Amino acid sequence: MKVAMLRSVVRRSTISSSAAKTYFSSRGFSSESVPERKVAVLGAAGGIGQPLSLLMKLNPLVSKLALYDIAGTPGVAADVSHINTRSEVKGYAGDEQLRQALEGSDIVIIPAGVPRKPGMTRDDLFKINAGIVKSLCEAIAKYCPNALVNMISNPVNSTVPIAAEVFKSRGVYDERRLFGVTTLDVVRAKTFYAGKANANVAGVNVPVVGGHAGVTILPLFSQVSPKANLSDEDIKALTKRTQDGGTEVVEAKAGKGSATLSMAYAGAIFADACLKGLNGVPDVVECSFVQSTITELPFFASKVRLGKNGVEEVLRLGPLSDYEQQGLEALKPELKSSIEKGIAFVHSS
Ligand SMILES: NC(=O)C1=CN([C@@H]2O[C@H](COP(=O)(O)OP(=O)(O)OC[C@H]3O[C@@H](n4cnc5c(N)ncnc54)[C@H](O)[C@@H]3O)[C@@H](O)[C@H]2O)C=CC1
Ligand SMILES: O=C([O-])CC(=O)C(=O)O
Repeated sequence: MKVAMLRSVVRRSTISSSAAKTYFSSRGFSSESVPERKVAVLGAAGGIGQPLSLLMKLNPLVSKLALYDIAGTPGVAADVSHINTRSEVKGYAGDEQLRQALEGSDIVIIPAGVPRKPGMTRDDLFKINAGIVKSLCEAIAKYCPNALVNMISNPVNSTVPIAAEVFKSRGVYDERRLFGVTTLDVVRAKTFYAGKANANVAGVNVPVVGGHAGVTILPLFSQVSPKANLSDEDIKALTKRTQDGGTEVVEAKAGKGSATLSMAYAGAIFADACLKGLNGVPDVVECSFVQSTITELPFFASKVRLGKNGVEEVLRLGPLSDYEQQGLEALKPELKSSIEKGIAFVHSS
């Protein structure tokens, strides 16, 4: 579904607003009711931000695209704005323009913050990124408290709880509207599985649950479709490669950052799913790190059904293999402490 979607995004990239209307009418929207949707990208001049801005510009569900960063966004916005697709693009730079960037946003995507270098864990980014995310979420609480927030900045296992605490402290928290973006884990699990199973990757589906760091990333290959006959050893190797996917890219980039292009793709897939949910498209399901009661942990990544208010339903894990059950128990202490670290940060700063 994802590869098909990107193909269709790319195909749609050449369409004009009249073609956008055809697109909408073929999906049940009358041309009069094409929903206006504003998307803001915070960190839009960065390694993820730039290609993500491009992909959001290609999405016909977006009518306004606000590109915000501490600097550099006028150039990115001028560049992207020349693409002949539906959305109107504006760039915003610096604290004083954050309000304008956010006001009226339906979705705020946050890839702001520093990336890893070789030898670092995602948690090593906490010191810098926790403060960045906190201040951006304070602005969201003020200027667009009803927006869906797609949190990309690492460590996601802590930045999502930080956002929740900020929103609670401002009296605007709605757990249905806050998402940690874990789509890249799903993208990787599909790619790696299809490679090993010699399957057509376009048809592969596999949920990835837990969190977004090391062992907290738990792909559920026992639930993959279509099912291939892989050995236990193969499944273990695929699980490890999915868990270490981010590190594989960090090491290959050798000091020049972490995944940006595959992350932009994953972020665009997830934002598109949120837009479809907001627009009332039925049965939109993606994995995401959200407030959850499906385990004893207060936040957990699993499949969620998206709708007009954000999360409509957090889906249960379903049957797990013994190996996955062990992985689930093993990830809980680390995920719990990352969540607690995020919560404590907001109360101590
Ligand atoms: N959730 C996921 O699966 C993934 C998350 N990431 C994370 O995404 C984040 C961004 O990564 P890259 O784009 O590669 O980094 P980058 O350094 O290339 O870009 C980050 C951008 O954020 C901007 N920024 C910093 N403080 C800001 C603020 N207060 N307001 C607005 N913008 C601000 C910077 O100016 C820069 O343009 C990192 O924390 C990285 O670990 C990366 C890959 C996957
Ligand atoms: O590994 C990193 O630091 C960036 C990331 O989250 C990923 O690529 O999954």
